[in-house]
Amino acid sequence: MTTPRLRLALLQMHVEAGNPDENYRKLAELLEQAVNAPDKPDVIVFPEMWNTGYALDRIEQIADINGERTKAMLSAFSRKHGVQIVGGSVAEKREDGGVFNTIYVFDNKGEVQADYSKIHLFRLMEEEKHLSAGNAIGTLDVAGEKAGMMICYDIRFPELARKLALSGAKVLFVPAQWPNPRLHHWRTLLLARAIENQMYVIACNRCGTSGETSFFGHSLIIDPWGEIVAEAGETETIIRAEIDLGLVNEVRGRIPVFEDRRPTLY
Ligand SMILES: NC(=O)CCC(=O)C(=O)O
Repeated sequence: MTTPRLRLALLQMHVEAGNPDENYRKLAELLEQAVNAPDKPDVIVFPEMWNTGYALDRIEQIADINGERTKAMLSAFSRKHGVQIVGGSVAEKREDGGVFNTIYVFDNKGEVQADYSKIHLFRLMEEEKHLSAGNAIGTLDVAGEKAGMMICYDIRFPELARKLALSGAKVLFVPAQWPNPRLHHWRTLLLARAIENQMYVIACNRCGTSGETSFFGHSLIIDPWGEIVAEAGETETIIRAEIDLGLVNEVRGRIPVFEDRRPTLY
């Protein structure tokens, strides 16, 4: 029996803090490169807050109002090229109040299939002073299987990944703007989420520098056994891989963690 395979492209990009026009231009350029390749992807993933970066002191002015600009651009692209998009995250200003750090997912016909707003705000980067937290977990469908979403700091909360896995997710998408000097945390936490939940982890970080803060890239595709399928370096790049979703059940069968859990004791 054949199992669903998925070709992925992760756009590890530099983000110009406070310059949405430049970031939409750059993303459009990278999207064209992603699809104009022999191994055209089924799913494309971007980093966190790629439209504005962490220009939080001006976020109210520059965030995308109700995500309209982002949705118009990504919906047209996914429809034209027949690709699914896990649209990183964008700063989204809601007309009814608040700026959220939101992922929009587009199916390969240009429809918004799902969204998720970051639920854990990262105090070290003062998110809690400028952003509102989402209040719901986020799932989507990829190639007929369930997947979950987490944004950057969310990966420090294993309960969330476990909840998504228990709800049936076999893949976890993680857009991020994870800076130096915490490369060790980034790689270790992503590997742990993949191994403990026996799921694919698809993590797209930004690269480059904004003010004093530098971002190391190292976007990762990790399989459910914890093997690294692809890892970027520190510069702007597109990483690609084809994954076999059937491996999730195989690994879960080999070490039946989900059957061996003792949730009545912890
Ligand atoms: N943008 C973020 O959520 C950064 C999270 C981070 O750097 C961390 O160490 O956690």
